[in-house]
Amino acid sequence: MAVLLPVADAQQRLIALAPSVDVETVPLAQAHGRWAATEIVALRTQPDADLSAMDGYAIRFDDMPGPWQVTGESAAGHGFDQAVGAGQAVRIFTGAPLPAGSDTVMVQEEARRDGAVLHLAGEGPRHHGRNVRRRGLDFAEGDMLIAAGARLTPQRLALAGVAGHATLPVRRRVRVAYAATGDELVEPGTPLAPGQLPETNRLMLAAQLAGLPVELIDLGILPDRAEILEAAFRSVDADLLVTTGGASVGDHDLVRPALEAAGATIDFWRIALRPGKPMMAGRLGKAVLLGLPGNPVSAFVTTQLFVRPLVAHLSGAARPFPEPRIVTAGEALSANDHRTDYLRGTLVDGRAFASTIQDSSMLRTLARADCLILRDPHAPAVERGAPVAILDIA
Ligand SMILES: Nc1nc2c(c(=O)[nH]1)N[C@H]1C(S)=C(S)[C@@H](COP(=O)(O)OP(=O)(O)OC[C@H]3O[C@@H](n4cnc5c(N)ncnc54)[C@H](O)[C@@H]3O)O[C@H]1N2
Ligand code: MOO
Repeated sequence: MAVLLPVADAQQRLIALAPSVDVETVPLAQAHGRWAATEIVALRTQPDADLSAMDGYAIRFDDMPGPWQVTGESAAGHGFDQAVGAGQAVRIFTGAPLPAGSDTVMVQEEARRDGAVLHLAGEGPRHHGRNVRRRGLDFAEGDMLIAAGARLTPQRLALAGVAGHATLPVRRRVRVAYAATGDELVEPGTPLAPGQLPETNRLMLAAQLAGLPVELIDLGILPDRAEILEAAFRSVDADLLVTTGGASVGDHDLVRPALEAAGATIDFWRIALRPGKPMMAGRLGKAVLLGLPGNPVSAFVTTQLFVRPLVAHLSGAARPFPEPRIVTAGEALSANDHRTDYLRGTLVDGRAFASTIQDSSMLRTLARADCLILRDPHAPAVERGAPVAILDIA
């Protein structure tokens, strides 16, 4: 038997096949879900002045416990341009700049107002600077805020915006062409002749890539005909070509020879992985190609482990691979063989249970699963209650 490539080696070889795609600059809202192409540095200081954190009165702490004479008002966007002198206070609101001379904010719940005179009506601020957000509390101009290769989450977009950016440099969308192969396959809902089967890998793949910065090019269902496959592969204009089916060693498994006839070079084929062993990877012109196995569960798992990370890598992600987390085995698991196993499992109160039948054709089992339980090559048996690594898929 040919030596199977370990999963981690396959992942590293895959991302070595191509660098990230070109950089473009897009408005903040369009950068969501993409990865920062460069470090994002603050263009301004936030806050750019000492601001009140509460609604109340700006005072000089040394004037405690009052009383004070209220001389004006400072609101967000409308500061007060006179200094606060001894015994004076300024009505102030959350987010408003502290008037010159003041250093502390007394919350209004602890104050009593009698016309222009203000009295302490509680404990009052406990220390100098209480309820004041100092200039630069969040960040200072020039600070590095978002690392290159970090995902642009909603919160990072907001940070970039408050830091003065209206646009961000990101990688352009990755063009992913994809096809299913197999004579037995027809679109879901089509009346089935004997031997036919609804094709479900394309819609599952497209849904697994939703949320990633991709442009999808659907090449449809291709028959098990060498010349048709070759012609379809020759005309691919994409960053990534994903096929499913025909990846194994049967007489009708024509994907590899058709890819090669179309000019592809295969970098690796067959991984020490279950499900997903017959996956192949290489290059076809300027595209990276990934030939996934046809079994739906194998196609799903290899998309999680390879296709999505490759898209993330091409999009500039610094950490493109899914990171397992540790939970408790809800039941004993037997020792593993030489292939990394991704068992379809369910999580109940933080405990993982593997489905009884782990057949890579079974979509009902996959659909019930909310995690993949990771079993390393030659991992020893695991007792109930022992730690196990999982990947979330829900
Ligand atoms: N002698 C060997 N046979 C097989 C091996 C092996 O090493 N030696 N590997 C097995 C493994 S593991 C897998 S996984 C499968 C993968 O084979 P293929 O990639 O060639 O897949 P197909 O034969 O085309 O299809 C397998 C199965 O899945 C159904 N299928 C295919 N595409 C779709 C689709 N788009 N939607 C729904 N269902 C699909 C297809 O009808 C088959 O039932 O090979 C083993 N064999
Ligand atoms: O490795 Mo295959 O993907 O088990 O069915």
